Amino acid sequence: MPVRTVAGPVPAPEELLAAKGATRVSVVVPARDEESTVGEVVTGVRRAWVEEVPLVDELVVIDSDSTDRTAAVARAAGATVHAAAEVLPGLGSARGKGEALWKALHVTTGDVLVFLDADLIEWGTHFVSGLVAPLLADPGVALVKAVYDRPLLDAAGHEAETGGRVTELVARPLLALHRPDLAGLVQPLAGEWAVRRSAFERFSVPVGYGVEIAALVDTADLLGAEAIAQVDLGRRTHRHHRHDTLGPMAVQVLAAVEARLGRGAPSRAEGAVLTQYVRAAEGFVPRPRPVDLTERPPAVSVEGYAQRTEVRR
Ligand SMILES: O=c1ccn([C@@H]2O[C@H](COP(=O)(O)OP(=O)(O)O[C@H]3O[C@H](CO)[C@@H](O)[C@H](O)[C@H]3O)[C@@H](O)[C@H]2O)c(=O)[nH]1
Ligand SMILES: O=C(O)[C@H](O)COP(=O)(O)O
Repeated sequence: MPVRTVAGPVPAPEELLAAKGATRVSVVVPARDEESTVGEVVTGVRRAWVEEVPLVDELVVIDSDSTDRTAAVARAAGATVHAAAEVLPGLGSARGKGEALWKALHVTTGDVLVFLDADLIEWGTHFVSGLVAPLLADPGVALVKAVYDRPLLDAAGHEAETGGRVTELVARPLLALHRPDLAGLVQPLAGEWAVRRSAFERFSVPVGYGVEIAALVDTADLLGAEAIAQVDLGRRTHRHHRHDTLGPMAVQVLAAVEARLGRGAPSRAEGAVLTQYVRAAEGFVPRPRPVDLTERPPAVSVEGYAQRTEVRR
């Protein structure tokens, strides 16, 4: 069965709360150097879904090695803030978005985790309710992805063209070649998604930007593509990377899928080097960038996870 597309409006608050019952919902915002936008994301979610309607039980920012005031801004806006590097320090720390999401599993209590990027510019608080609703309504759904228009903005903030460069040039072609069961996903790399803890805690998690595509493939492998739903949330804009900084992201997305094609085979080296070139007086100069391809083991396999989770719930 294919990925499901959820149609129709987001249910009304009272309907959502009735469906929620005792289900705990955690919103998790991974953030690296996002002091200019993280405050509005946290404030919007807190007002709409903690204060006005008690849909969200905890609102957590995972500070991913920021060197700016991200943590202070997020705390002032009402989030509980954890530094990724300080969660289970005995396990060491890696840099990356996947690391932040994996660490979130160890410091949150939700049965359902909702992930929102911290660099959102145009978005709405309906992102949270829209992502949670299919999970509350149907026990057969394990993961919900956001779908939206995502214009590529130029430096002046004007719409240049449709965004999602890694999506169009890497993720979608990869799915077409290797996972046609997931080709129905409109935004496979969307950073806004929700997942049941009972699924995510069983997945191996790439520490970098491979986390989204890995979670999709792992959910489909564990439960079938029909356990994945997507919901149309309208429009979203965010801060764009330069082309050259998207290169390492592309490597991580490719490597995450590659690792899952060869399940059971020995995993590839833990890292790769992406060499890019800049022109200088002496000609083209190589700029090698190390790319971390390591994966965290399933959270359930980490000593103490079950007890910690039990105590928390
Ligand atoms: O080391 C990092 C890097 C990023 N982030 C945060 O993760 C979110 C997304 O990062 P960003 O660099 O803005 O990614 P995008 O260019 O937006 O990449 C898209 O595609 C990626 C690959 O699938 C997804 O991880 C992203 O969520 C998705 O928005 C933001 O809140 C970042 O602050 C971290 O927490 N730690
Ligand atoms: O999802 C993607 O493809 C990357 O985040 C890049 O997005 P952008 O091209 O809209 O900046």
